[in-house]
Parts: sequence; C-alpha cells; structure tokens
Amino acid sequence: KEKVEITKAQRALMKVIVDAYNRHKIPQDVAKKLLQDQYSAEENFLLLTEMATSQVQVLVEFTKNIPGFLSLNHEDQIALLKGSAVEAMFLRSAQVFSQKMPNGHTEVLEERIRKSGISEEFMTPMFNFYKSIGELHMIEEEQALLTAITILTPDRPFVKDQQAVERLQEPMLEVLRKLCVLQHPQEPQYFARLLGRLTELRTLNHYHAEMLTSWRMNDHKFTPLLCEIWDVQ
Ligand SMILES: O=C(NC1CCCCC1)[C@H](C1CCCCC1)n1c(-c2ccc(-n3cccn3)nc2)nc2cc(F)c(F)cc21
Repeated sequence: KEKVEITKAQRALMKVIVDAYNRHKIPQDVAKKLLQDQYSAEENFLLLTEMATSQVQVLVEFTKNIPGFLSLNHEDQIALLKGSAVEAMFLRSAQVFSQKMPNGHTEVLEERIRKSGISEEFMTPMFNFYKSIGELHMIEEEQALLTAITILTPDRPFVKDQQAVERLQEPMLEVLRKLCVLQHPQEPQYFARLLGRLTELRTLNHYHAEMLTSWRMNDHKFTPLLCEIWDVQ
C-alpha cells in the first residue's frame, strides 16, 4: 500500500494556487441572477458576454499567480491563455452549476439555461459535462489545481516551448494525484476520472464557436476582449 504524503513544498504550491483561485473567483451571482428572472435570448447573450469577459480578466490574474508562468516566453503565455479560456469558462460554469443549492433550484437553473437561446443540439454535451463534474464533488483545492492544469496544457496551438509548460504542469499533476489519493482513499480511480473530465472539456471547445453563432438571435455583439479570445467577429 503506497504511503502518500504531500511534501511541505507541494503544500506551499497548493496554497498559492488555492489562494489565487479564491481571490479571483468571479462572482457566483450569475446563478442567482438566472434563478431570479427569466430573460430574453438577447438579454441572456449579453449576460453571457459580460460574465465571460469578466471571467477572462479574472483568469488572467489567476494565471499570473501560477508559479513560473510569468517566466515563460511571452508569446507562449498568450497562447496558453487563448487556448484555455473557453475550457476554463465551461469548467467554471460547471462548478457554478454543481454548487450546493436549495432543493429544486438546480432544476430551475437548468431550465433557464435550456431556454436561454443556446440551440438544442448543444444541451446534451454541455449538461453531461456539468453533471459529470458535479458527481466528482471536488473540494476547492481540486477545483483550483484542475483549473491551473487546464491552463498549463502544453499542446495548445502556437505554443513554442512545450517542455517549459510541461515542467510547470507536472508538479501540479503530482500534487493533484496525491490529493486525490488522500481525499478519496476508497476510490483509486478518482484521479483518472478527474483527468478524464479535461478530455470532455476539450470537446466542448469544438462546439463553442457554433454555440455562439447559433444563439437564437440576430446580430451577436461581442466585447473586444472576447473577439480576441473567442475568435469571433
Ligand atoms: O453566464 C454563464 N456562465 C458564466 C461564465 C463565466 C464563469 C461563470 C459562469 C452562462 C449563462 C449565461 C446566460 C444564459 C445562460 C447561461 N452559463 C453557462 C454557459 C452556457 C453556454 C455558454 N456558451 C459559450 C459559448 C456558447 N455558449 N457558456 C456558458 N453555463 C452555466 C451554468 C451555470 F450554472 C450558470 F449559473 C451559468 C452558466
């Protein structure tokens, strides 16, 4: 039986990531807002672009706190942010969807999202992902590390020095692996399941641009930051 122990250095790394994650958590109020009122497709699209714009700004601040990130080649820093922004947004959306809510609220929230203007064909993959994240009952350390690991994916488009990114991602993966063994001793496959979610997350990437253009309304307007990050307009 492997005796797993998180070293002092690993605990320090985890603390830096979790503190940055908590400092840069975008307001959870989007769920509350959606539960309060029903909005038109236009209003929902505007809400999405506002939430996504602030989330990208928050993601940049979080990423700057990842040890070693700012020492990477500058073009690679941009390539990593650009390559992970949509996944980080869906991961954050899944965490918002999976948060504990009073009875019946999650069902109302799901209904509001289903009727928000997103075309029907994307509902299944999106909610399958949200529910598979929910089933993991991740603690915040796991959520923060998984977000950092998603950002530090070496094989994003246009990344030149992939080894330098691997050298940052590997220690995060090792801490997460140990944390999973300690948090879920009776579930040896938990870490593998967690990483499997990152594969599912990439598939949502493929749908993303089409989800935007097929939003039930004309004349989709984006903020300049989203035009950069989302490759739209
Ligand atoms: O605001 C949202 N997510 C933010 C983004 C930043 C970080 C926090 C959450 C939206 C929301 C905007 C208003 C309409 C209804 C959806 N949301 C989404 C969502 C839906 C579709 C997309 N698309 C991306 C490209 C095309 N579609 N992105 C996010 N899932 C959500 C799950 C929740 F529990 C939930 F509460 C909201 C969620």
